[in-house]
Amino acid sequence: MKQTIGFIGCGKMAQAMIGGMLNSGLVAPQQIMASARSEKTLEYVKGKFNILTTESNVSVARESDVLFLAIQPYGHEDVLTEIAEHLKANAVIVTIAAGVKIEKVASFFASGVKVVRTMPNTPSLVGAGMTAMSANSEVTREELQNVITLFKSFGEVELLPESQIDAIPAISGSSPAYVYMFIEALADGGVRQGLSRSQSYRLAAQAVLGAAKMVLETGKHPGELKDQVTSPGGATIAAVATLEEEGMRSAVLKAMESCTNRAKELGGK
Ligand SMILES: NC(=O)C1=CN([C@@H]2O[C@H](COP(=O)(O)OP(=O)(O)OC[C@H]3O[C@@H](n4cnc5c(N)ncnc54)[C@H](O)[C@@H]3O)[C@@H](O)[C@H]2O)C=CC1
Ligand SMILES: O=C(O)[C@@H]1CCC=N1
Repeated sequence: MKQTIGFIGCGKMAQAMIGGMLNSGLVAPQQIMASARSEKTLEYVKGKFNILTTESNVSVARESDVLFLAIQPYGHEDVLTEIAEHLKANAVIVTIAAGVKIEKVASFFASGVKVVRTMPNTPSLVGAGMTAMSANSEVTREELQNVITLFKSFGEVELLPESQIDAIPAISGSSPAYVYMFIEALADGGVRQGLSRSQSYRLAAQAVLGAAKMVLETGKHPGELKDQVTSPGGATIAAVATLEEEGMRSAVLKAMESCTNRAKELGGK
């Protein structure tokens, strides 16, 4: 793949994607160029990934065939204004920001600008990412396929109508955070019973990984898989009953609603 992949913003999510892309071998470090506001970040990513770095967003925009905007939602206006006149011909802009609409990104450019709106997640770093995406009609089939190939180098991709992208932070963009909380809570429970901290994290994380693989690979309903664990009158059903009494499912649903509302708010108008 002989193209330049640019990142404006090189924080946690950009680093996860860069790490995932490089680990897959699909792109070489010399093909990736990144800018960020802090010199410290640029030094860190240069040291870690051996990619090209610059303090100039405009240089990244001028060189990139695929240009990732990996900045906070509220940073888009400034950055888009800054780079509006400096996009490489036929570049595809990829935004990863919660709530930021394709129309908003496109409004800073002359007509014909190519925009893909995505919502990735940090497990991209270890090749287990989940990204939902939607493209505007200016992006050709080949260009979209190219963007999909980049994202598939570090995980799975789901193409969706843009109207559904606001729902994605709650289910896969932000949800790793709730799963880490769950793993932490499981590990605390293990420590409470006398297991070591490190054993507890390993046992809890492997159980979560295994349960997720069961859902994906057996194709069975999660309820059926749960039923296979709950022996009549056994220990699991005691735990399940307590989680139901404590409102686990409704807490998750409420948390997801808050997440979606906040994501919409972050995008602004
Ligand atoms: N962290 C996550 O799990 C996910 C984050 N996202 C989205 O990714 C975007 C970035 O989030 P994080 O990486 O978590 O944030 P972060 O705070 O770690 O990184 C933001 C980066 O943008 C840079 N930046 C800010 N303003 C800039 C400017 N004017 N010019 C150049 N660089 C600038 C900062 O220097 C920093 O490197 C957000 O829009 C967020 O919605 C999407 C999915 C998951
Ligand atoms: O917390 C956030 O706003 C971003 C969006 C998805 C994950 N992190």
